[in-house]
Parts: sequence; structure tokens; C-alpha cells
Amino acid sequence: MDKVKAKKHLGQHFLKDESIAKDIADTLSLQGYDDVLEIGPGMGVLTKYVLDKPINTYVIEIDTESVDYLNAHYPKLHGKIISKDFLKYNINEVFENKQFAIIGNFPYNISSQIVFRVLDLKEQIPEFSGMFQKEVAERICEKKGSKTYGILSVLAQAFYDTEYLFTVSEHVFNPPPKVKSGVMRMRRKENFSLPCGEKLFFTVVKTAFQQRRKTLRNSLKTLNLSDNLREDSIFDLRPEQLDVAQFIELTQKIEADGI
Ligand SMILES: C[S@@+](CC[C@H](N)C(=O)[O-])C[C@H]1O[C@@H](n2cnc3c(N)ncnc32)[C@H](O)[C@@H]1O
Repeated sequence: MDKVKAKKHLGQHFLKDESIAKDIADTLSLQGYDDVLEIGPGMGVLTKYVLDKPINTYVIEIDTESVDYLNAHYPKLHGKIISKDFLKYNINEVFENKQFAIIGNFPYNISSQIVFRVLDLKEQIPEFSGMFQKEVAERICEKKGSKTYGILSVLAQAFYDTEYLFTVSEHVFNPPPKVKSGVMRMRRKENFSLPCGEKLFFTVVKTAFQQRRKTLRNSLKTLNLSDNLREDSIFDLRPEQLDVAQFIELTQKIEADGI
């Protein structure tokens, strides 16, 4: 069967370098789960190395041409290829009440949506690793004070320990993307339930970073906080000056204010 022709609208950039595929597969710690789901296997360059691990491997792929290719070349995947859009797929069809890891050389056009979906499913996902465009991988792992620290950094780090692992050149892909790539890993914290309302925490973080140059006193105006609360010195800060613990503290103060 012929190779799959890369489709731009699906973010298809196929990895050519087998040693990088192996290094990505090796980011799996294999601790705390027996199953792994690879998002976007394409022609299976990474899948091959994931299949070498002592773990049940499933893949989810939106492109039917890639699915046909995988069926033809990877008999070990028989019955474990989910021909669906990861963003819309109900994971309980395969992983009901199960812990599973997610890995991939992710489609860059939907990077942030994939991270948000993982955060939605965090109760079942103890580990999430793989390749994004470098800027997104860095953003996930960035600490307060940096220019790229933002919504993804705070929300991912509220529930996961995040590590930036290594950078990958654009030349090892076919076709090459315009930007460099970065491999990162997120491992869920032992205690990942927040000591404040999660929905409000998400709202506070997102609202604060929508106007990242403003102080919280200005950017959080839309939350209708009391004048008394707005006197608190935490509101003198800009969002990039707060770490996760401070965003939690801020959310707790807003909760106590009775929003
Ligand atoms: C960057 S390519 C990586 C392909 C392969 N893993 C590799 O390393 O060569 C991203 C893959 O994700 C697939 N993809 C794009 N959007 C998807 C979605 N919403 N759900 C599942 N797969 C998707 C693409 O078809 C493509 O195969």
C-alpha cells in the first residue's frame, strides 16, 4: 500500500527520524496505568515503539487513509484502531473507569484543544506526553514571570507536574513544519483535587490572562467583585506574576466574597 499523502488541514507532518520516535515512546513511565492511547498515529512511526512497551496500545486517528495504512501494516493493532476525532470521541467506549496514558506527535492545529480535553479527562489520565510545536510545549511547562506563561501553564500545572524534555528540528518531518517542535511530559499530581471550586478557578485564570498587561483589579472587573475584596493587595498584581498556588488563593478569596 502506498504511503499516506500528507494533508495540511489535519496537521499531518510525518516524523522521518526513528530515533526521535523511540525517544518519544520512552517518555512513558508505565506507572499507574496498563493502557495507552496514541493520538494521531498517521503511518505509525511512533506507534511501532509504543507497541514494544509492556502495555495495551490503542490509537485514535481521524484520517481514514491513515487508518487503512495502519490496518494493512500493523496486525498487532487489530481491534485497537479508533477511527474517530479525538476531540469528539467518548473515551468511555474503550476506557470506562480505567486509567490510561496519552501519547502522540500531536496535530499542531489543535494543540490547545487537545490539552484542554486532557484536563477535562484528568481523573482518568495520569500521564500525557508527546510532541507539540515548541512554543506550546514550553508554555505548558513555563513558570510565572515569563512572557509565555499563560492559561495553559497555570491550568496544566494545577493538576500535573510538567517537564519540557527536548527540542526537535523541523527537518525531521515530511513535510517540514514552519516551526520547531518540543517534547514534554505531564504527570498527574498525587493530590490533584483543588482546594477551591474548579469551574471558578478556570474562569479566574482565563479572565485574568485575557488582559495579561492589566492588574487583576482591572482584568477581573467583569466578575463583579466587592469593593472590599478589590482592596486586597493580590489585585495589584498582573496575571503573569501569580503562580498556581496564588491563583488558588485568589479563587478562594473570590469564593469567600460570595460570587
Ligand atoms: C503531526 S501528525 C503525526 C503523525 C505520526 N504520529 C508521526 O509521528 O508521523 C498528526 C496526526 O494526527 C492526526 N489527527 C489530526 N487531527 C486529529 C483528531 N482530531 N483526532 C485524531 N487524530 C487527528 C492526523 O491525521 C495525523 O496523522
